[in-house]
Amino acid sequence: MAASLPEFPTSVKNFQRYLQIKTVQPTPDYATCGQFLRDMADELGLPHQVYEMAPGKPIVVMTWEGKDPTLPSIGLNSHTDVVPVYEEFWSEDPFAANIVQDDAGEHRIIARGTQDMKIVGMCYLEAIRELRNRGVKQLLRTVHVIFVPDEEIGGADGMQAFTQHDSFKKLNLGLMLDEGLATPDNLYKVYYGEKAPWWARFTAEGNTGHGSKFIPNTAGPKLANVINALLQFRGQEEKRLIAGKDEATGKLIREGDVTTVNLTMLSGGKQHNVVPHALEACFDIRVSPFVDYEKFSAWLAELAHRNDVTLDYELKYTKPNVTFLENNPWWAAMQRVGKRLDIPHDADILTGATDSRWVRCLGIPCLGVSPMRNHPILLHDHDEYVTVNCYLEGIHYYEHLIEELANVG
Ligand SMILES: CSCC[C@H](NC=O)C(=O)O
Ligand SMILES: [Zn+2]
Ligand SMILES: [Zn+2]
Repeated sequence: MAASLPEFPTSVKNFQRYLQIKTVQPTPDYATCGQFLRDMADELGLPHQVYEMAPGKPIVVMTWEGKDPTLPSIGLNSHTDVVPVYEEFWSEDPFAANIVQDDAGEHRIIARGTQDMKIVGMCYLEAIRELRNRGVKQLLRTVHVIFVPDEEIGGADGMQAFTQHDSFKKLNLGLMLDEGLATPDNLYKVYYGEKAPWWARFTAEGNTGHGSKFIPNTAGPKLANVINALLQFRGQEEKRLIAGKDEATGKLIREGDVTTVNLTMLSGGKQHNVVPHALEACFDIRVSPFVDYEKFSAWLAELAHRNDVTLDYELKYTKPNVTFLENNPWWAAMQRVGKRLDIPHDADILTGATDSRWVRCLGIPCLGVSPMRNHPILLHDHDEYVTVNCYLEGIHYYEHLIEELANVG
């Protein structure tokens, strides 16, 4: 028989309620989510605004005004949507937010969106509640808690559109916090930049004919050359990362220094014995922000050209997406909090793309952190979970971090 569970604090119940709202792509329930967030704002006594860049896709902004509202504000951003599930591979209903005790005695909250990234959104709010309960009436800078839709599908109707809107400019953000990743290590990862997503499609065309013949100039060998070259490049980059050091210069190589390449889709052909007119290969390429984008783009174009293959991009991000940490007062404030709470902070580049890119390209600093240490990385995976203790630590962390950041003079 399962051991009976203890009574959890209201903050945990609020997290469960948020997780139970099916904001799952491709048909997220944003109406229920918007209502839930508005209710939370009312409960916390935070004035709030709801913006819609597209009908039925609410952006909720809650505002805690600072003593000096003319100073650039602190944005606490999170997305409300979550990715789809393969329900048959889950040990619990992914939208029940059940709590299950593991072998180490930890209570796991299992649900889609626990790590990515409803934990972060709820921690922001519960941290503000704690600060207020502690008698903190106002911080120096204004704090905006921002909840956006559609991050998981690129943010076109969410953060991307919002950044073009006057109400975004009026937030006057000096810093925006956004998501990071869990880590199995005993530290928090802080992401100061991201790789650039390039979704490349190579299409080869050639002669057709009977599948039993040696037909010259067919699509297959052309596309195979391109695939081989890219997979070879992939291997080299992987090797550099594993070695951890540049052979020539001795410089350390970290995740952010390498470019990843994955063959993600292959298509074409009609029948086994008909040589196809066209074949197509799609790659998800994540370009290191320290790479010369023009040079790399030229290399890909030349690779395609040399093999008589056409190249087009479903997505090709080339804008700046790094927040430099040298002499960065926000990063210094985060590190102070890390020291105080005895949680090491490790700066890195994120492999995935978040809504931060729409904000960094405006010149606004963004730092990504998700307060999950000693946890496997389960975003977009089956049985995504965080422990109750991790969530409670996250609240405590933001309680300190929000105060520290919003009081930066
Ligand atoms: C570039 S739009 C897709 C964004 C997505 N973000 C999280 O997984 C990603 O694939 O990185
Ligand atoms: Zn996310
Ligand atoms: Zn995601």
